[in-house]
Amino acid sequence: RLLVNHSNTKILPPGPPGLPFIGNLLQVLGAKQRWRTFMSWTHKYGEFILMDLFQTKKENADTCSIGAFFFLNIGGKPAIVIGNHKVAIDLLEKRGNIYSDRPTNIVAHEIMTRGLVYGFAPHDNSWRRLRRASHEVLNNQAAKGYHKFQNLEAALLVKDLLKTPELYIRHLHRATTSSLLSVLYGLPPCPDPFDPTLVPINEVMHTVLAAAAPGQYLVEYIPFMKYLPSQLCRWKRHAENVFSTADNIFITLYKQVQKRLESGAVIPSVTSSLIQNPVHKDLTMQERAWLAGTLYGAGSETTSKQMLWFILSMALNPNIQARAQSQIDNIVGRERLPNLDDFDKLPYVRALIKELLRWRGVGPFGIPHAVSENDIYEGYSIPKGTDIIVNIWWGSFTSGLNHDQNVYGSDAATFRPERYLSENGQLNLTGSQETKDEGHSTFGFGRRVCVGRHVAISSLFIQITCILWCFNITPGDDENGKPMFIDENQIIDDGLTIRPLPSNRYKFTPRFPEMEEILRNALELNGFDYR
Ligand code: HEM
Repeated sequence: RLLVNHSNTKILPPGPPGLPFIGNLLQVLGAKQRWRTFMSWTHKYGEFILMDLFQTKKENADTCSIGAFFFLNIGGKPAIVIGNHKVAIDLLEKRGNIYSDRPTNIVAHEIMTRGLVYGFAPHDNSWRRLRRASHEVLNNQAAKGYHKFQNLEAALLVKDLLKTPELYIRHLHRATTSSLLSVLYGLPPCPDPFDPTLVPINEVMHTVLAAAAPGQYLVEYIPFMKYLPSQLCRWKRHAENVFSTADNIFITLYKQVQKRLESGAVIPSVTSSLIQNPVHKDLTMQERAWLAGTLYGAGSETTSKQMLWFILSMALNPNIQARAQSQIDNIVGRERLPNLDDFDKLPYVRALIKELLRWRGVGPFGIPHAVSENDIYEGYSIPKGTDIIVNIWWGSFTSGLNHDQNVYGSDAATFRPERYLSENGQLNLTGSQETKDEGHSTFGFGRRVCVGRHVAISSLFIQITCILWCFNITPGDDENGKPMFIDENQIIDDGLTIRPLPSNRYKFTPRFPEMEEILRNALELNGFDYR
């Protein structure tokens, strides 16, 4: 059961049996739903480790909170999968100096983005410069500067949901991406989801994110394939075309901001700050343009898919929905739209957002890390270059950090925002010991933790609060006119991110008649024609 690395006689962690030479390659490439396969392996092989380390009996293994990681040999490329808070914190936080690398990613990093997306980059000086610059423009204080864009987009979102609720997926995606374009480039909202600015950038980003998931391309495991001429490889030609398209889009958007600034315009946005603030002077023009593009790519699909899980969670939990609405009614009332100044006064909504990110976080693995030096952990050898994949969530098993019963209790699989509230209704961080201040692991770990989380939380907060202020969300009707069955376990795997079934339908019923008038006034005040 244990694989032995003969070069230094250290024992590698156990894992699923594979074939000679190629190890688990076919299992990983062949897995229809990779994340499900990893999750079930975590459950199975995590137990073995617990038993090895602590001589626990199998029946006690699930209740033991230490252990839970296993080894994969993916065509000669080592990987470990972690399914436990202690191991994740021990390695990714406490040993962050060597566990903050990224796996080599030939298609997404080297060819599609030519090393310019620092989210895929190794833990080196170039990453440090770009990460520092991102922190400068996205930290908690800077994020407050973008609230007015986010407030306005949330108002446009509820207007769209009121007019054409059946297009809710399109509306959520449009609102999130358009608000990010405002934050990044100071652009006005794009009310049309098929706007020529939105469509190509979204297509490019979707392709890059899908390519970055573990097990997407054979070349990642047989690296010499990258030297094959493009004429012979469709995948390589495709990846090169993605780079040209992305480079063109990001540089054009960047230059547009530069031109407007030169003509004297004042544009509060990330790109303006990258151009004007002298702290960014060490970055080249292409690095700045791709930095803004990276933030768009990292923030758009994640936030909009998280909103899809929000809609599902409300349709399945009417009591929780009513409790959140009652707090919003008490604080906001029914004479104005909610805005981001209400954030501190709505602890129930904030707890609901934490629970949403915990219960159905959009990234079941986050983004894999890699270890940059040989290491030994709990007696097992972890060779330099090993990919580190964290099983952040899977509901049916006790493994998976966000559903760990040792941290969240026996109802870890249930959607219950109250777990983040104290008895007097104030925010109380369940699991904060294990997950630092967030109370869940959905924003990742250590030095690589999501740099856009403040912008993401404001965006989720204002969209969620406005939707709950305006509507009651219930399941839509099935073919027989009965409320349709919404299955929380039916999931579309898009690579690094997951979303609910697009066939789910919902009803968005306005909660009070004056709502439309208030919405109209708010939008007209901001210069929007309310139609
Ligand atoms: C619900 C929304 C979001 C979720 C769940 C999310 C989650 C994550 C996760 C799991 C990581 C990897 C952390 C790790 O490696 O341990 C990450 C990285 C990153 N995120 Fe987010 N994110 C979200 C929104 C955003 C937004 C809005 C932005 C930008 C405005 C953003 C920018 C980034 C960047 C640039 C990285 C790469 C950081 C690095 O490698 O150093 N994210 N995010």
